[in-house]
Amino acid sequence: MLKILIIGASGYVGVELAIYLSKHPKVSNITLSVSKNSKDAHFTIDKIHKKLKNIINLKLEPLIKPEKFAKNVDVVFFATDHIVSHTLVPLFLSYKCIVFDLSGAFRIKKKEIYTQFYNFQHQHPELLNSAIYGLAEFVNVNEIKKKSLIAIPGCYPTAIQIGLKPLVLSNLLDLNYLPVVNAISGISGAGKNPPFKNSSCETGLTPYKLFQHRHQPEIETHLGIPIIFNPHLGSFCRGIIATITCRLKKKIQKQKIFQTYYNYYSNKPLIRLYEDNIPNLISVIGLPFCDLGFITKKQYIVIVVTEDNLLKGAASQAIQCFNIKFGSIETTSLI
Ligand SMILES: NC(=O)C1=CN([C@@H]2O[C@H](COP(=O)(O)OP(=O)(O)OC[C@H]3O[C@@H](n4cnc5c(N)ncnc54)[C@H](OP(=O)(O)O)[C@@H]3O)[C@@H](O)[C@H]2O)C=CC1
Ligand SMILES: CC(=O)N[C@@H](CCC(=O)OP(=O)(O)O)C(=O)O
Repeated sequence: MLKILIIGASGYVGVELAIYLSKHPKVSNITLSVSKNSKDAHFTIDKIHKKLKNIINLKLEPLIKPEKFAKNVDVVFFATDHIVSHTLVPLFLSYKCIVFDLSGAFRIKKKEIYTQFYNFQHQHPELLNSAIYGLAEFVNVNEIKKKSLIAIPGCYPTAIQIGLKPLVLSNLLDLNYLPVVNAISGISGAGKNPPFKNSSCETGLTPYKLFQHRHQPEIETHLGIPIIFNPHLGSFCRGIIATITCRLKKKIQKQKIFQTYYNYYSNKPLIRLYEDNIPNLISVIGLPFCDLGFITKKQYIVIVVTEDNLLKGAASQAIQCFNIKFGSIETTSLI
């Protein structure tokens, strides 16, 4: 049985982790923490998030001396800003904790990317090297079992890679034409305190960070090909829908595409593949799935992928990786 610490438990992602872990059969104890000066410290989590009423009433503890927490837990989930992870992950690893980091702090091996896209100098290249990237459907099961630091992919990179990876690995795309990804995220993607311009009144539907989004290098690194990534913010709370347009190699038929996806995903319980249809966003909200459909015309394919950014885009994927690492059935506590 495992003792768990969630750092950032009062945030959008932290709450979802707490819900899943509170019903997990391998978990004996959960500690929830927030920053040392948090206004939410010492309150029970159900006072902050009313949906947890009569479900979880654990206290939110201020992370004053992280070493004290580290001594008493086996597994830590970081659901905080990447700067917090960058500072504290090494300490928890030094206490032999297994760390699942949901921030972007350890997802890419090249430290220069952090200077360019995250605006800070990465100080732990050895951890960038030793971390494993937890895109659950593609992670090497034997490798993840050996690793102490699991970097959970970003929300957009999860949806986009689920849509593209089988086609890239099977060499079905004509890469003289870069895949163009238009993706729309709900506002919860920006955390519980979004800047004013991202509030639902101000947003409507707007593209942002074109050619500059930090998920661009993450996607290209792990997918292995360049893409055009156009992120948009929509004035709804949860969910990501990615519409991906690509050119196929000559003579690739629709049936071949379906068979390719089927080969990769038919034994992956959290990917729901549509045969003659495309998914919609509402059907995945509150659920741990990533839904995938496509349509072809001549040499073009349009792929549509949907997920809940807080679940398959964050918390449920972290639990999926936790299940794989600790030898549970992949969907334990998720469905
Ligand atoms: N939202 C999303 O869709 C996704 C988010 N992620 C990543 O997951 C992480 C969490 O995101 P999200 O839940 O949206 O963020 P939120 O802003 O909603 O929550 C952040 C949490 O961290 C706490 N916190 C802040 N500073 C510290 C600190 N120094 N020590 C301990 N706790 C701290 C906050 O509480 P307090 O400030 O009161 O201390 C809060 O509980 C981020 O790295 C994000 O990039 C990844 C994929 C998707
Ligand atoms: C809508 C919105 O603002 N989304 C965030 C991405 C979500 C996220 O948390 O990304 P990381 O896990 O990589 O930090 C953004 O575009 O920056």
